[in-house]
Amino acid sequence: MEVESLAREMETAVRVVHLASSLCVKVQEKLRLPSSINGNGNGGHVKSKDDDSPVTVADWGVQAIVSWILAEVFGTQNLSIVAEEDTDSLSKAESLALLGAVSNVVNEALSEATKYGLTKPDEPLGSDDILKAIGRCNSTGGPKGRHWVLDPVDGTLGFVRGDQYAVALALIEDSEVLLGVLGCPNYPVKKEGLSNGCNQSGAGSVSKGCVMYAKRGSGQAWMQPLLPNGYPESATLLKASTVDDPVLATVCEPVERANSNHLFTAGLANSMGVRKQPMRVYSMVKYAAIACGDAEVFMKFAQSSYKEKIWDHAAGVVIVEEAGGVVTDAGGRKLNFSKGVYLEGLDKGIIACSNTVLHDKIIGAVYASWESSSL
Ligand SMILES: Nc1ncnc2c1ncn2[C@@H]1O[C@H](COP(=O)(O)OS(=O)(=O)O)[C@@H](OP(=O)(O)O)[C@H]1O
Ligand SMILES: [Mg+2]
Ligand SMILES: [Mg+2]
Ligand SMILES: [Mg+2]
Repeated sequence: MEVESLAREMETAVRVVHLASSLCVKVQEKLRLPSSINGNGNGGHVKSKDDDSPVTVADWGVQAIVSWILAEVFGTQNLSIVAEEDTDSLSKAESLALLGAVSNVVNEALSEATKYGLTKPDEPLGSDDILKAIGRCNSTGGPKGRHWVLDPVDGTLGFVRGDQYAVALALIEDSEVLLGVLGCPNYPVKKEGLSNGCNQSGAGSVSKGCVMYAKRGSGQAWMQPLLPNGYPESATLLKASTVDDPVLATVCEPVERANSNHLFTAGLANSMGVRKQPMRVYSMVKYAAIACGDAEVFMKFAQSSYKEKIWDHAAGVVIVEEAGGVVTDAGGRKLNFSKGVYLEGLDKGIIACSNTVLHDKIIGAVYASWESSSL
């Protein structure tokens, strides 16, 4: 499928994800300071949402800057942003300190916007501007038109624990994910990968942090290094692994048992002869690992009562597919991004593979394993 240029959209999305990733790096450093244990020292601020999942200053901060930049570049008329966070707890009277902390990180990040080729505000944003920017991302998407989809911090648990997380931004048009950008600030990238493609093996040194991106139909997915202070000059092409023998495959899955059925995936892997231990890693970094050839399979089987959200998958799906991989549900069907906030009609779980041969083998094995695991 050929997609219209979308050059401005892609450039804006990649640049704002770099900027957002730099915000996250700073907040995560603060969170790791000893005075931040319990989450409230040094502006780290970790809160619990109604479902007990964590949300931090970085989640709100990233949502605010992405929303503000998209509105600056594309205007607010017809701007639809579907994103994870809302302003409910931030706008409460008792949340003044929290809102102040969000405001600080947002304005600190936006003051650096020109280093990323983005416009910065004439004056620091006030609390109302920030609440407005976060609150604007309340679209529920749908089958028609253009929708930006944002997970400001995916894998917030990993983020809080000083581990892997991702900033994920995608553009959906008429139900199709056209662009995907993933900021992975803690992802280890082989140095030789930065000049020759990150799926090359060898004993080279490792640097930390990258931004990956892809445009639907281009047949290309790209990676840039995350620099501490600005936008990089170069990008390298990503290629998913060609390994199609499960015996040699690396399988990734969520860290938390509550988020995916580890017992089921272990049984499935065993039945297929997978030998390596599963790579358990937080966030959409699992899609990133497949896109750059560090892993071959990502499987997630959430509880049947859980409904997957589009912002947890959109960016990762297009990047994996353009790098040569395949992403479907367990029935082999494409994920459906047309039904609003949720991936409706998902059969059992999500299976992302680095190539079609391996994908076919896994899909073939899922049903047999599912039947026997339910006996
Ligand atoms: N019960 C349940 N089942 C399945 N999935 C859930 C569940 N609850 C939350 N979530 C979503 O999982 C997102 C984190 O996924 P991960 O793959 O990073 O999971 S894990 O933390 O490694 O276990 C996480 O994304 P973030 O909230 O952006 O971190 C959630 O959207
Ligand atoms: Mg998420
Ligand atoms: Mg999130
Ligand atoms: Mg969350």
